[in-house]
Amino acid sequence: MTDQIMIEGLWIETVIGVYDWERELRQRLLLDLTLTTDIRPAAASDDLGKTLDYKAITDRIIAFAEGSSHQLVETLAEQIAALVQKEFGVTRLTLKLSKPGALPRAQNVAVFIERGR
Ligand SMILES: Nc1nc2c(c(=O)[nH]1)N=C([C@H](O)[C@@H](O)CO)CN2
Repeated sequence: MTDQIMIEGLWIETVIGVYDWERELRQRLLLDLTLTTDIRPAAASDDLGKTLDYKAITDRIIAFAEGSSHQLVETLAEQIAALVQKEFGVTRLTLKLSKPGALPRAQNVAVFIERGR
């Protein structure tokens, strides 16, 4: 199966970081998510109930991530991936979580993970 639904550049504002000053503010993260799924049943029926609802998934990720308070981007990335797999029945996904403000001399830092079969 090679069909994918993508959510790109989703911004999240949350407490994230290892340093004391980072625990006292919210920083912007950017999320890119690729969900492998068969889109044919939805395409044939024009029925949202037969596909992954990217709005529902996005709302859930925002609620979870903006209520979280982790030190490492690795931890948040892994937890978002697990949540999407468990709650939305996604078997395979890739996830890139960027922290653009992390390094003064770099445009971006990110973790990229691939989960599932
Ligand atoms: N592999 C990681 N390295 C670092 C992280 C991280 O989440 N994963 N975080 C920090 C700090 O919080 C940094 O973002 C502050 O600029 C340092 N290294």
